Parts: sequence; structure tokens; C-alpha cells
Amino acid sequence: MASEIMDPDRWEEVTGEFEDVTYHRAVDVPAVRIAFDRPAVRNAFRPGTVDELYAALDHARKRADVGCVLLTGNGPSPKDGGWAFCAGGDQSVRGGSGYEYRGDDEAAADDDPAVREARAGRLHILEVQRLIRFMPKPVVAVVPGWAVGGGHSLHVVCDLTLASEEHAKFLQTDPDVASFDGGFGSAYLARQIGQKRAREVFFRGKTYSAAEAVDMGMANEAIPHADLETVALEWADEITKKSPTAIRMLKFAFNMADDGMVGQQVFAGEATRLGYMTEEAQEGRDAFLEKREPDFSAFPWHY
Ligand SMILES: CC(C)(COP(=O)(O)OP(=O)(O)OC[C@H]1O[C@@H](n2cnc3c(N)ncnc32)[C@H](O)[C@@H]1OP(=O)(O)O)[C@@H](O)C(=O)NCCC(=O)NCCSC(=O)c1cc(O)c2ccccc2c1O
Repeated sequence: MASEIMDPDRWEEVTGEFEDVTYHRAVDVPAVRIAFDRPAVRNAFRPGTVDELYAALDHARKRADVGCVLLTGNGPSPKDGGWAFCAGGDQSVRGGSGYEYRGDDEAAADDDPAVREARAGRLHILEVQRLIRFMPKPVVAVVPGWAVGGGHSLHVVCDLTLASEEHAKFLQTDPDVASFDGGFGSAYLARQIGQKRAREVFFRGKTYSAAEAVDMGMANEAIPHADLETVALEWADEITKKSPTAIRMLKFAFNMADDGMVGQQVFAGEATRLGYMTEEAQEGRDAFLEKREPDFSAFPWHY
């Protein structure tokens, strides 16, 4: 198995071109498990990792038989036995304007010369954040160890966070390495734990345990390490037994208050879809196609 705490009987691999992440589908729950797979570097991401993560998440987003995504990190490290969710951007490939494809990572990069010419350093983990935020199904951060820097921001943007009681550690190093996630990583964190605490997380760079993260309101539950993935699957099972439409509308309703006009647009788009599903809307469409006046008289003015 990809990770020591992953139960081989519960998962089957989803085929794809993956080097830096693993992608599995649960055998008895409509959920998938997407995991960073660079445990020797605390699951830090390089550009190719982010490309693969995006591809796997987008695949999960589109599947009718997937209602929940578990995002985690494989472990332990073969070097020292350490555990990590994700330690953020790989500092060894950070260039002048972002993270760069280098070495074997280069193979994953787009070869089109015009694309190469346009490409600045990659900060496209932000595109992954938006995908998580706007996908119409819950994404659960399953944190078996370090969640640091851009890895911390990823857990923040996930809908729920479950953390290993023994090994999860939450830390913001952004200002130590002269980086700053001024979007969800900081501002949305402040929504979760309050302005003073969020500023402390970034300005002091203190490490918080799973229990502290739960107390602060940025994690949902601390779970014994050995049971972490079992409990995560139980949560996925509970979630996916509920109405897909209700869960989708709730996620977008929760988002809307913080997402401005885009949040309204995403929620309203789903409301439009529900409208289109009514006979009333179909009468509007049919009347146009049949070149007649619409007759909405059968549809009451509900209150
Ligand atoms: C994560 C740690 C706190 C763990 O400490 P620990 O003592 O347990 O382990 P080691 O330090 O010995 O690490 C083991 C091994 O892993 C390598 N490693 C760890 N993290 C990284 C990393 N981020 N990049 C590269 N390599 C890493 C480490 O070098 C060791 O290798 P050896 O060969 O020596 O065995 C601690 O490791 C740590 O503090 N890591 C750095 C965390 C960090 O600063 N991350 C980057 C923050 S910035 C960021 O992530 C970010 C990315 C974006 O794309 C953004 C985009 C837009 C806006 C903001 C962004 C952003 O902030």
C-alpha cells in the first residue's frame, strides 16, 4: 500500500499517469483518496505534483459515483519515519518567480514552445485551492503529520480536517521563507479561528498539535493515528449517504458568504440548474422552440 495506515482491503487504484501523488477509489464507499506521495521531503509539492493533484481532483470532481474526496499524505518517510500531510512548495525548485519544473519533473511540463515561453514560475497550487473550493462535493483533509506553509493553506481550504492525534502538526512558515498566501490560507483561516489567532499563526510561526487545532476551530477532530484513515472513510460514508443536491447546495451556501460575487455566481448557477429541472422552466423553453407564447398558468406563485 502507498501508506502504512492505509487499509489495502478498502481501496483500489485509479489508473493514471501519477508519479508524485497516488489516487485510489474506495471499494465500498463512493469516495476517493488522493495523496501526496513524496514522504522523504515531507510531501512538499513541486510543479509536477501540483499538475497531478489537479488532474486527480478534477477527475474526482466529474465522476457521478464520487461524493467525497479524502486528501492526505502518504507515509512514513523512508528516511526518518516522519509523517506529513504536506510541507508546502518544494523550496529546492523555487526559482525567481515561483516553482520550476526541473530534472525528472520537467517531463511532466507542457512541451508547446509558446506555453514554455509564457510560463513564469508556478504558483498554481492556488488553482488547486480554487478547484477544492468550487468542486460540488466535500473535500476532507486527512492530516497524518506536518501541515506546513502551502500545505497548511490546503487543509484550511478543505471542507473538513481530520488530524492524527499523535503526529499531526500545524505550522505556518510562509514569512520564514518570504512567501505569503494572502487568500484562503490567511484570510479564510481568520474566518475559521478569528483574526487574532490567525495573525498569531502567521506572525509567530508556532507549531500546533491536533488537539490545539481542534480547540482553535481549524480542525474537526483529533483521531488516533492508526485509526485516522478508517475514521476518514466513516465520515465519507456518512456524507455520501446524504442527498447529493443538498450537500452541493450547502457547500456553496457556506462558501457564498466569503466568496463575494463569485460565490453568489456559483450558488446561483446551481439554483438555475434546479430551476431548469422544473416543468415551469421546460414550458418556457418549449414555448420558445414551438414559437408560441409561454403558458405559466399551471404554476402557482408560491409563498
Ligand atoms: C516541515 C518541517 C517543519 C519538518 O521538519 P522536520 O524536522 O520534521 O523534518 P526536516 O526539516 O528534516 O525535513 C525532512 C526532509 O524534508 C525536506 N523538506 C521538508 N519540507 C520541504 C520543503 N517545503 N521543500 C523542500 N524540502 C523539504 C527537508 O529538506 C528534509 O530533507 P533532507 O534531504 O534534509 O532529509 C520542515 O521540514 C520545514 O519547515 N519545511 C519547510 C516548510 C516550508 O517552508 N514550506 C514552504 C512554505 S511557502 C509555500 O508552501 C507556498 C507555496 C505556494 O505555491 C504558494 C503560492 C502562492 C502563495 C503562497 C504560496 C506558498 O506560501
